[in-house]
Amino acid sequence: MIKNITVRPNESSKVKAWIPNPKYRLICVLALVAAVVTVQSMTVLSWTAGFVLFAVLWSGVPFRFVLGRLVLLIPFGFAAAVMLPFTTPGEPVFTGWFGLTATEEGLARSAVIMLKLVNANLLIAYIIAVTPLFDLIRSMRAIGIPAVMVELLGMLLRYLFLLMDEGQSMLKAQKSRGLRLQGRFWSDSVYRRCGQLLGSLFLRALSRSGRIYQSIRARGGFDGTGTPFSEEPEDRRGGDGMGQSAVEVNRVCYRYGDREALRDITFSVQARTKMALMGPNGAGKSTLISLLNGLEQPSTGTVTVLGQGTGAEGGRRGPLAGSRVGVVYQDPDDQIFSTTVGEDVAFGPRNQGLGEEEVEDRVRDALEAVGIADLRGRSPFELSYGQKRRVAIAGVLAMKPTIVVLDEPMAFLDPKGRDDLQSMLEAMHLMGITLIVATHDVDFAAEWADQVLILKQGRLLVSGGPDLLFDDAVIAAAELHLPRLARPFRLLEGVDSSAARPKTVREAAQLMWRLLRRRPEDDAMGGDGVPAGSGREEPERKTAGK
Ligand SMILES: Nc1ncnc2c1ncn2[C@@H]1O[C@H](COP(=O)(O)OP(=O)(O)OP(=O)(O)O)[C@@H](O)[C@H]1O
Repeated sequence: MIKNITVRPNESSKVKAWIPNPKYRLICVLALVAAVVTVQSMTVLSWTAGFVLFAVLWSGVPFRFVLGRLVLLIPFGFAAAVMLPFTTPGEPVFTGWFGLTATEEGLARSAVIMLKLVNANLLIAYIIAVTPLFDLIRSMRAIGIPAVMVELLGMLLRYLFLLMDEGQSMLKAQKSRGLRLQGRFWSDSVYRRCGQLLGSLFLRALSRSGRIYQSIRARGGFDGTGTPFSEEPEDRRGGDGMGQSAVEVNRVCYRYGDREALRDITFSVQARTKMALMGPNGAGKSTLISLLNGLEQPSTGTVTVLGQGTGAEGGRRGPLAGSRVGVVYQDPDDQIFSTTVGEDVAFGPRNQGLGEEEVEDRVRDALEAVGIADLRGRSPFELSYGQKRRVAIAGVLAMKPTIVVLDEPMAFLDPKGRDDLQSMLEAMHLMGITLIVATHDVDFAAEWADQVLILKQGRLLVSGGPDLLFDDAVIAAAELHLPRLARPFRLLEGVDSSAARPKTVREAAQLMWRLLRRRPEDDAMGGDGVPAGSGREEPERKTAGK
């Protein structure tokens, strides 16, 4: 997997904020941006840019970070200023492409626009470098910027920065597969290739920024004042007793434009259940997940979480779902957005309106629960994939959700990482959390889940206990395969292999042991629960006698 190589300032870089209060810092920066935008003198703007750059570097923001942000100017600044020299009347300076003549006044106007952009970008780079995202959003709200504008600005900023990040990783990926821009720089083939690259870069960044935006919303980032879960009445929390319904999905359909992603889905999940959500690629698992925490609303049908609908009556995100249902996304890079691990984990609890002391307790407990207390001050973007996944889980746990949904949590983890994750899931289950895990891993699902729900082409194929995963008809219809532990038993003749359904290694060993020790009189009775047949038991018993 290609690593994100973006340089981000973090706690260890000792960035100096100059103005301690984030709200006043933001006001100051916005006032400066407004001031530079009104200045028309190239000399003044040049001096300001130099001064601001000096101040930003002086405050400890790494040069590469600043440079990275400035590179973002290229497409936008170019688009804004490229034609001005040729369209502004004045003293001709030179004649360029297609016989267009650039004027002195036009060049000056272009330079002024570029300098304004440089100044504004430097100031924005500074405020982002020294202000955690949570404080930035809160400060924007505090100075009266409407929520929708805050969302737009947040989205825009994320998008711009992602362009940079995605550009770097895309270039790296393409170079590793032999990218060469052959031909003259102005040749058709190079133009076409650059156009393709830019096009896919914008689309890639757009889709990732959309996912990050969803994840900020999922942790209450744009909701204004959050409600601490602990202040909700116990009966609304709903996670404390078996038998209560945690999730009820009733005749749900969901469409992306004309494309129907979910069709007439109905199921329920009891509190404290461990549910595996399965199905082939494109079956609709991720879509269903986004309905469960209220980030999306079904086109028709209802989703009820802990007794309350996620529908419009409770606001755009649903009344409760987002705050009670924590979602751990497939790619942790879609979920992590703060400059340090500690900040990222604190993001959700702060949005719940908790005091700093409680936020601190929540962050410490969550980091300890996933075993990364020592990473607290590190930049999440410098961590390994497995560590990032733990940060993502800690960010959700810190919000004390009643239901946690994990999308493909095992993906890209090494064997130890998978074992650790399974232990974490077990610990969450013991905390009383209802767990829904979207997975393609049949072995894990058979061992771990007590409810399995299989989707196919947007429809609910089947729902029931984990024994479903040993049913040949279900396996074929769901495009799954038999759990590995059960496969050797299918090769034994004289054993009713369909009755051999070991879900854990221990169960498989016990079953094997019983078969090996089976006496002829047991065969007649079928006493071990695995009825005997003809023929091949003999060699098996011989093996047992060795
Ligand atoms: N943003 C989107 N716009 C249009 N169609 C989409 C969008 N996201 C998903 N789809 C389509 O909806 C269907 C369900 O997609 P979804 O991502 O929910 O499947 P999935 O089961 O999670 O797949 P996977 O196992 O590959 O992650 C697919 O046909 C997919 O092409």
